[in-house]
Amino acid sequence: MVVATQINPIHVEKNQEMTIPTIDLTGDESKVSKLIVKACEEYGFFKVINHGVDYHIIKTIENESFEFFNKPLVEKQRAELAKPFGYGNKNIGLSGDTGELEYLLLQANQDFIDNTSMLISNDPSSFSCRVNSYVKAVKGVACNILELMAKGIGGVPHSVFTTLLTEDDSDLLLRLNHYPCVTHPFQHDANPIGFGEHSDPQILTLLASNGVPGLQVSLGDSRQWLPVTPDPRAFFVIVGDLLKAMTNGRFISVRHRAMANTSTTESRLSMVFFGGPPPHATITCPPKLVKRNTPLVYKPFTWAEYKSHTYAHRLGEARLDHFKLS
Ligand SMILES: O=C(O)CCC(=O)C(=O)O
Ligand SMILES: [Fe+2]
Repeated sequence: MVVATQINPIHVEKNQEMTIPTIDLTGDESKVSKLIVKACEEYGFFKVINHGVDYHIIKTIENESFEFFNKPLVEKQRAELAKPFGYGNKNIGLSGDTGELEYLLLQANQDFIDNTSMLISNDPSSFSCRVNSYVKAVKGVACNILELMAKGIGGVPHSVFTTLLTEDDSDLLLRLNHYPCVTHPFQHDANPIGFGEHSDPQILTLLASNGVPGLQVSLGDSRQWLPVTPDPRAFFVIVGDLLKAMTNGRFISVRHRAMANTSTTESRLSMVFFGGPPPHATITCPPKLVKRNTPLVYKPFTWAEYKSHTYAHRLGEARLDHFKLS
């Protein structure tokens, strides 16, 4: 069943009330597949409910994250690893972007989590067990969505996107973002930024957050920023640049940002799973999806090439444009 799925046309008038598509994953499979494709084409962003991940698993990671971020700074800095991984504070990425947040960026594979958990937690075996269960669960949802997407598009194997996330060397990441309350220094700044405007470079992102608002998505031709109402039990799904390239530009890799947390009482936490392919996977649009009247938009590239390109550029740049065929 699909709940409150009021998907508007792409064109967004100023001040028009907009609704983020909400898709119930327990609904009729062929309808759900079509709605997912429609949401990806029109918004590149939607919310999934009844996704099968127990709220207890999400809440457990939230608690583990707060336990880490509540530690004194010197202890958190012990988890600074070779860039870009580990603990970071205000500096995002490698190109000078900054924001009002701190974060932990982890490779979402068991070895990495097991090996770094002693730098993060006072109870490393419980931390790695909990993070590994979360990653397994959220990866399952991502693969389910990618398979439904392929079914909804039609004409391609159902596994065309999913297999990219299920290889031994698939590049999966978990980013825990903590936005502390920062009301004081921003009395004169109406729009303090937590995490600046960007599109995610990978295939698909699944974002969970606690109940504190902050995420905004840029929708429609007018590029109006729409605040996303938090829903701690749901996942927000974000189409990444690679999926845009693999669908020949048919799907939108939505630009989004997080505002600094101006709540006076509660910290904001987001737990973000990024599904990326193996480094040497070639990213190109399957020939069946290249229509005669829409020639190939992007030249083929590997994920390793795209990743080093994104690291070398600012967050807000339209990084995929570099791979456009002219
Ligand atoms: O924290 C958020 O809501 C957004 C974070 C984000 O976009 C990211 O980590 O890529
Ligand atoms: Fe993002």
